[in-house]
Amino acid sequence: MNAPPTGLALHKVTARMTKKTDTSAPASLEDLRREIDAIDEQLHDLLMRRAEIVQEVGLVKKGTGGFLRPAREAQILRKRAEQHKGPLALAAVIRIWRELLASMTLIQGKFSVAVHLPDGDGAYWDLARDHFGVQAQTVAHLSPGAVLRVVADDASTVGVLPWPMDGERDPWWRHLCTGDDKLPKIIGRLPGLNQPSARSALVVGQVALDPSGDDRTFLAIETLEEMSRTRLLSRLGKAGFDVEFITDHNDAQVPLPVWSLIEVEGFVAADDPRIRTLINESAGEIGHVSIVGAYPVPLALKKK
Ligand SMILES: O=C(O)C(=O)C[C@]1(C(=O)O)C=C[C@@H](O)C=C1
Repeated sequence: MNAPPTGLALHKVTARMTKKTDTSAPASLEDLRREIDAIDEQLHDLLMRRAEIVQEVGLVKKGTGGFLRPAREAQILRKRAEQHKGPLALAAVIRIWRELLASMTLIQGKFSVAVHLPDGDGAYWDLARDHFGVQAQTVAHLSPGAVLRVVADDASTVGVLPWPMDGERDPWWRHLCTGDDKLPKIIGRLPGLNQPSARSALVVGQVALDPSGDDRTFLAIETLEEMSRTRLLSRLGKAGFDVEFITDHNDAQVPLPVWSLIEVEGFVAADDPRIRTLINESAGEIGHVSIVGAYPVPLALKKK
Protein backbone atom coordinates (compact mmCIF):
# COMPACT_ATOMS: atom_id res chain seq x y z
CA MET A 1 0.00 0.00 0.00
CA ASN A 2 1.29 3.46 -0.90
CA ALA A 3 2.02 5.92 1.87
CA PRO A 4 -0.50 8.73 2.19
CA PRO A 5 0.51 11.99 0.49
CA THR A 6 3.17 13.79 2.49
CA GLY A 7 1.62 17.22 2.26
CA LEU A 8 4.62 18.44 0.28
CA ALA A 9 2.48 19.62 -2.62
CA LEU A 10 0.12 21.38 -0.22
CA HIS A 11 3.14 23.09 1.33
CA LYS A 12 4.26 24.30 -2.11
CA VAL A 13 0.78 25.63 -2.92
CA THR A 14 0.42 27.43 0.40
CA ALA A 15 3.90 28.96 0.03
CA ARG A 16 3.05 30.41 -3.39
CA MET A 17 -0.29 31.76 -2.29
CA THR A 18 1.35 33.51 0.65
CA LYS A 19 3.98 35.04 -1.62
CA LYS A 20 1.25 36.35 -3.94
CA THR A 21 -0.46 38.33 -1.18
CA ASP A 22 2.93 39.84 -0.17
CA THR A 23 3.47 41.60 -3.46
CA SER A 24 1.29 44.02 -5.41
CA ALA A 25 2.59 42.77 -8.79
CA PRO A 26 0.20 40.27 -10.46
CA ALA A 27 1.51 36.72 -10.59
CA SER A 28 2.89 35.62 -13.94
CA LEU A 29 1.02 33.08 -16.08
CA GLU A 30 3.91 30.67 -15.53
CA ASP A 31 3.70 31.02 -11.75
CA LEU A 32 -0.07 30.54 -11.75
CA ARG A 33 0.20 27.44 -13.94
CA ARG A 34 2.88 26.03 -11.65
CA GLU A 35 0.44 26.53 -8.78
CA ILE A 36 -2.33 24.77 -10.74
CA ASP A 37 0.02 21.85 -11.50
CA ALA A 38 0.85 21.53 -7.81
CA ILE A 39 -2.84 21.53 -6.91
CA ASP A 40 -3.62 18.92 -9.59
CA GLU A 41 -0.82 16.72 -8.29
CA GLN A 42 -2.15 16.94 -4.78
CA LEU A 43 -5.75 16.31 -5.87
CA HIS A 44 -4.67 13.26 -7.83
CA ASP A 45 -2.60 11.90 -4.90
CA LEU A 46 -5.62 12.31 -2.64
CA LEU A 47 -7.95 10.62 -5.13
CA MET A 48 -5.60 7.64 -5.38
CA ARG A 49 -5.39 7.45 -1.59
CA ARG A 50 -9.19 7.69 -1.34
CA ALA A 51 -9.55 4.80 -3.80
CA GLU A 52 -7.23 2.65 -1.67
CA ILE A 53 -9.31 3.36 1.41
CA VAL A 54 -12.52 2.52 -0.45
CA GLN A 55 -10.91 -0.79 -1.45
CA GLU A 56 -10.53 -1.51 2.28
CA VAL A 57 -14.14 -0.40 2.88
CA GLY A 58 -15.16 -2.98 0.27
CA LEU A 59 -13.36 -5.72 2.20
CA VAL A 60 -15.01 -4.66 5.46
CA LYS A 61 -18.45 -4.66 3.79
CA LYS A 62 -18.00 -7.93 1.88
CA GLY A 63 -20.94 -10.26 2.42
CA THR A 64 -23.24 -7.51 3.68
CA GLY A 65 -25.08 -7.18 0.34
CA GLY A 66 -24.27 -4.73 -2.46
CA PHE A 67 -21.72 -1.97 -2.09
CA LEU A 68 -23.91 1.01 -2.93
CA ARG A 69 -24.87 3.17 0.08
CA PRO A 70 -27.24 5.96 -1.06
CA ALA A 71 -27.61 7.45 2.43
CA ARG A 72 -23.85 7.77 2.93
CA GLU A 73 -23.46 9.25 -0.56
CA ALA A 74 -26.15 11.84 0.17
CA GLN A 75 -24.40 12.81 3.42
CA ILE A 76 -21.11 13.23 1.54
CA LEU A 77 -22.75 15.46 -1.11
CA ARG A 78 -24.55 17.55 1.52
CA LYS A 79 -21.21 18.23 3.20
CA ARG A 80 -19.73 19.33 -0.12
CA ALA A 81 -22.70 21.66 -0.71
CA GLU A 82 -22.32 23.16 2.79
CA GLN A 83 -18.60 23.72 2.43
CA HIS A 84 -18.81 25.16 -1.06
CA LYS A 85 -17.95 28.76 -1.85
CA GLY A 86 -16.10 30.72 -4.56
CA PRO A 87 -16.42 31.01 -8.32
CA LEU A 88 -16.68 27.30 -9.19
CA ALA A 89 -20.31 26.20 -9.76
CA LEU A 90 -21.57 23.85 -7.03
CA ALA A 91 -23.19 21.80 -9.82
CA ALA A 92 -19.71 21.13 -11.23
CA VAL A 93 -18.42 20.00 -7.83
CA ILE A 94 -21.39 17.67 -7.33
CA ARG A 95 -20.94 16.22 -10.83
CA ILE A 96 -17.29 15.45 -10.08
CA TRP A 97 -18.31 13.79 -6.81
CA ARG A 98 -21.07 11.80 -8.49
CA GLU A 99 -18.56 10.36 -10.95
CA LEU A 100 -16.21 9.71 -8.04
CA LEU A 101 -18.78 7.93 -5.87
CA ALA A 102 -19.98 5.72 -8.73
CA SER A 103 -16.37 4.80 -9.59
CA MET A 104 -15.67 4.10 -5.93
CA THR A 105 -18.65 1.72 -5.86
CA LEU A 106 -17.17 -0.07 -8.89
CA ILE A 107 -13.82 -0.47 -7.14
CA GLN A 108 -15.60 -2.62 -4.54
CA GLY A 109 -17.44 -4.96 -6.91
CA LYS A 110 -19.88 -5.35 -9.76
CA PHE A 111 -22.22 -2.45 -10.32
CA SER A 112 -24.40 -1.61 -13.32
CA VAL A 113 -27.44 0.46 -14.20
CA ALA A 114 -30.62 -0.51 -16.08
CA VAL A 115 -32.55 2.44 -17.50
CA HIS A 116 -36.02 2.80 -18.94
CA LEU A 117 -35.50 4.29 -22.41
CA PRO A 118 -38.87 4.92 -24.03
CA ASP A 119 -38.80 5.45 -27.78
CA GLY A 120 -37.16 8.74 -28.63
CA ASP A 121 -36.94 9.94 -25.02
CA GLY A 122 -33.44 9.99 -23.56
CA ALA A 123 -34.35 11.94 -20.41
CA TYR A 124 -34.02 8.97 -18.01
CA TRP A 125 -30.79 7.94 -19.71
CA ASP A 126 -29.35 11.43 -19.12
CA LEU A 127 -30.48 11.40 -15.49
CA ALA A 128 -28.88 7.97 -14.98
CA ARG A 129 -25.55 9.02 -16.54
CA ASP A 130 -25.47 12.27 -14.53
CA HIS A 131 -25.99 10.34 -11.32
CA PHE A 132 -24.12 7.06 -11.84
CA GLY A 133 -21.40 8.40 -14.13
CA VAL A 134 -19.83 6.96 -17.23
CA GLN A 135 -17.84 4.10 -15.68
CA ALA A 136 -20.74 1.86 -14.67
CA GLN A 137 -22.22 -0.27 -17.45
CA THR A 138 -25.57 1.30 -18.35
CA VAL A 139 -28.14 -0.70 -20.32
CA ALA A 140 -31.34 0.66 -21.86
CA HIS A 141 -34.67 -1.21 -21.66
CA LEU A 142 -37.84 -0.35 -23.53
CA SER A 143 -40.24 -1.06 -20.66
CA PRO A 144 -40.19 -0.35 -16.91
CA GLY A 145 -41.09 -4.02 -16.38
CA ALA A 146 -37.88 -5.12 -18.10
CA VAL A 147 -35.83 -2.79 -15.87
CA LEU A 148 -37.53 -4.19 -12.78
CA ARG A 149 -36.87 -7.80 -13.86
CA VAL A 150 -33.14 -7.14 -14.32
CA VAL A 151 -32.90 -5.44 -10.93
CA ALA A 152 -34.85 -8.26 -9.23
CA ASP A 153 -32.53 -10.88 -10.78
CA ASP A 154 -29.23 -9.11 -10.17
CA ALA A 155 -28.44 -7.45 -6.84
CA SER A 156 -25.54 -5.53 -8.39
CA THR A 157 -27.81 -3.65 -10.83
CA VAL A 158 -29.87 -0.58 -9.97
CA GLY A 159 -32.77 0.58 -12.13
CA VAL A 160 -33.89 4.05 -13.20
CA LEU A 161 -37.66 4.28 -13.66
CA PRO A 162 -40.18 7.04 -14.39
CA TRP A 163 -41.83 8.91 -11.54
CA PRO A 164 -45.25 7.20 -11.05
CA MET A 165 -48.31 8.83 -12.57
CA ASP A 166 -52.06 8.42 -12.13
CA GLY A 167 -53.89 6.30 -14.70
CA GLU A 168 -51.07 3.92 -15.68
CA ARG A 169 -52.40 0.53 -16.81
CA ASP A 170 -49.64 -1.54 -15.19
CA PRO A 171 -47.61 0.76 -12.93
CA TRP A 172 -44.16 -0.67 -12.12
CA TRP A 173 -44.46 0.15 -8.42
CA ARG A 174 -47.40 -2.29 -8.05
CA HIS A 175 -44.90 -5.14 -8.42
CA LEU A 176 -43.08 -3.99 -5.27
CA CYS A 177 -46.12 -3.90 -2.97
CA THR A 178 -46.19 -7.43 -1.57
CA GLY A 179 -43.88 -6.59 1.32
CA ASP A 180 -41.42 -9.32 0.24
CA ASP A 181 -37.99 -8.36 1.63
CA LYS A 182 -36.21 -9.81 -1.39
CA LEU A 183 -37.92 -7.46 -3.85
CA PRO A 184 -36.07 -4.36 -5.03
CA LYS A 185 -36.86 -1.16 -3.15
CA ILE A 186 -37.01 2.48 -4.16
CA ILE A 187 -33.63 3.86 -3.07
CA GLY A 188 -33.21 7.19 -4.84
CA ARG A 189 -34.76 10.08 -6.69
CA LEU A 190 -33.38 11.93 -9.70
CA PRO A 191 -32.37 14.54 -10.63
CA GLY A 192 -30.08 14.90 -7.66
CA LEU A 193 -29.32 18.51 -8.38
CA ASN A 194 -31.24 21.39 -9.95
CA GLN A 195 -30.40 20.55 -13.51
CA PRO A 196 -32.57 21.08 -16.57
CA SER A 197 -34.57 17.88 -16.86
CA ALA A 198 -38.01 17.30 -18.28
CA ARG A 199 -38.45 14.22 -16.09
CA SER A 200 -38.23 12.98 -12.53
CA ALA A 201 -37.13 9.42 -11.96
CA LEU A 202 -36.85 6.95 -9.12
CA VAL A 203 -33.96 4.57 -8.56
CA VAL A 204 -34.71 1.00 -7.48
CA GLY A 205 -32.29 -1.59 -6.22
CA GLN A 206 -31.68 -4.45 -3.80
CA VAL A 207 -30.05 -2.16 -1.28
CA ALA A 208 -30.61 -2.04 2.49
CA LEU A 209 -32.49 1.11 3.43
CA ASP A 210 -30.57 3.44 5.77
CA PRO A 211 -31.64 6.82 7.10
CA SER A 212 -29.47 9.74 5.89
CA GLY A 213 -30.88 12.33 8.28
CA ASP A 214 -33.23 13.86 5.69
CA ASP A 215 -35.30 11.29 3.84
CA ARG A 216 -38.63 10.44 2.33
CA THR A 217 -40.31 7.04 2.46
CA PHE A 218 -42.69 5.30 0.06
CA LEU A 219 -45.53 3.30 1.60
CA ALA A 220 -47.81 0.94 -0.31
CA ILE A 221 -51.30 0.82 1.16
CA GLU A 222 -54.03 -1.62 0.22
CA THR A 223 -57.58 -0.33 0.72
CA LEU A 224 -60.21 -3.04 0.95
CA GLU A 225 -63.28 -0.83 0.83
CA GLU A 226 -64.08 2.15 -1.34
CA MET A 227 -62.28 5.10 0.14
CA SER A 228 -61.75 8.55 -1.35
CA ARG A 229 -58.24 9.95 -1.62
CA THR A 230 -59.26 12.71 0.75
CA ARG A 231 -60.32 10.16 3.38
CA LEU A 232 -57.12 8.17 2.99
CA LEU A 233 -55.05 11.34 3.27
CA SER A 234 -56.97 12.35 6.38
CA ARG A 235 -56.34 8.91 7.96
CA LEU A 236 -52.64 9.20 7.11
CA GLY A 237 -52.52 12.67 8.65
CA LYS A 238 -54.25 11.46 11.82
CA ALA A 239 -51.73 8.60 12.12
CA GLY A 240 -48.96 11.23 12.01
CA PHE A 241 -47.75 11.02 8.41
CA ASP A 242 -46.85 14.09 6.40
CA VAL A 243 -47.77 13.13 2.80
CA GLU A 244 -45.81 14.54 -0.15
CA PHE A 245 -47.28 12.51 -3.03
CA ILE A 246 -50.02 9.97 -3.70
CA THR A 247 -51.06 7.87 -6.65
CA ASP A 248 -53.18 4.74 -6.81
CA HIS A 249 -54.11 1.80 -8.98
CA ASN A 250 -56.67 -0.96 -9.19
CA ASP A 251 -57.17 -3.76 -11.64
CA ALA A 252 -59.37 -2.65 -14.57
CA GLN A 253 -61.75 -5.57 -14.01
CA VAL A 254 -61.75 -5.57 -10.19
CA PRO A 255 -62.41 -2.25 -8.43
CA LEU A 256 -61.09 -3.49 -5.06
CA PRO A 257 -58.60 -3.64 -3.55
CA VAL A 258 -57.05 -0.32 -4.51
CA TRP A 259 -53.31 0.05 -3.98
CA SER A 260 -51.93 3.49 -3.20
CA LEU A 261 -48.33 4.56 -3.38
CA ILE A 262 -47.72 7.25 -0.79
CA GLU A 263 -44.60 9.32 -0.35
CA VAL A 264 -44.19 10.63 3.20
CA GLU A 265 -41.68 12.90 4.91
CA GLY A 266 -38.92 11.26 6.95
CA PHE A 267 -37.48 7.78 7.23
CA VAL A 268 -40.12 5.23 8.23
CA ALA A 269 -38.93 1.87 9.57
CA ALA A 270 -41.05 -1.29 9.33
CA ASP A 271 -41.84 -1.12 13.07
CA ASP A 272 -42.88 2.56 13.02
CA PRO A 273 -45.85 2.84 15.42
CA ARG A 274 -47.68 5.11 12.95
CA ILE A 275 -48.20 2.12 10.64
CA ARG A 276 -49.96 0.21 13.44
CA THR A 277 -52.04 3.28 14.28
CA LEU A 278 -53.07 3.67 10.62
CA ILE A 279 -54.22 0.04 10.36
CA ASN A 280 -55.90 -0.03 13.80
CA GLU A 281 -57.80 3.22 13.24
CA SER A 282 -58.95 2.32 9.73
CA ALA A 283 -61.91 0.19 10.82
CA GLY A 284 -61.02 -2.57 8.36
CA GLU A 285 -60.75 -0.24 5.36
CA ILE A 286 -56.99 -0.66 5.15
CA GLY A 287 -55.46 -4.10 4.61
CA HIS A 288 -51.79 -4.39 3.88
CA VAL A 289 -49.25 -1.61 4.49
CA SER A 290 -45.65 -2.08 3.40
CA ILE A 291 -42.55 0.02 2.94
CA VAL A 292 -41.63 0.17 -0.74
CA GLY A 293 -38.51 2.22 -0.27
CA ALA A 294 -36.92 5.35 1.11
CA TYR A 295 -34.55 7.83 -0.39
CA PRO A 296 -32.27 10.61 0.82
CA VAL A 297 -33.73 13.99 -0.12
CA PRO A 298 -31.51 15.12 -3.02
CA LEU A 299 -29.85 18.54 -3.05
CA ALA A 300 -32.34 19.52 -5.78
CA LEU A 301 -35.20 19.36 -3.25
CA LYS A 302 -33.37 20.78 -0.24
CA LYS A 303 -34.95 23.83 1.32
CA LYS A 304 -32.20 26.43 1.65
O1 LIG B 1 -18.82 4.35 2.74
C1 LIG B 1 -18.99 3.36 2.02
O2 LIG B 1 -19.73 2.42 2.38
C2 LIG B 1 -18.33 3.25 0.72
O3 LIG B 1 -18.51 2.27 0.02
C3 LIG B 1 -17.51 4.39 0.22
C4 LIG B 1 -18.27 5.26 -0.76
C5 LIG B 1 -17.35 6.51 -1.01
O4 LIG B 1 -16.67 6.51 -2.02
O5 LIG B 1 -17.31 7.39 -0.15
C6 LIG B 1 -18.51 4.54 -2.03
C7 LIG B 1 -19.72 3.98 -2.35
C8 LIG B 1 -20.89 4.06 -1.47
O6 LIG B 1 -22.08 4.15 -2.17
C9 LIG B 1 -20.75 5.12 -0.45
C10 LIG B 1 -19.56 5.70 -0.16
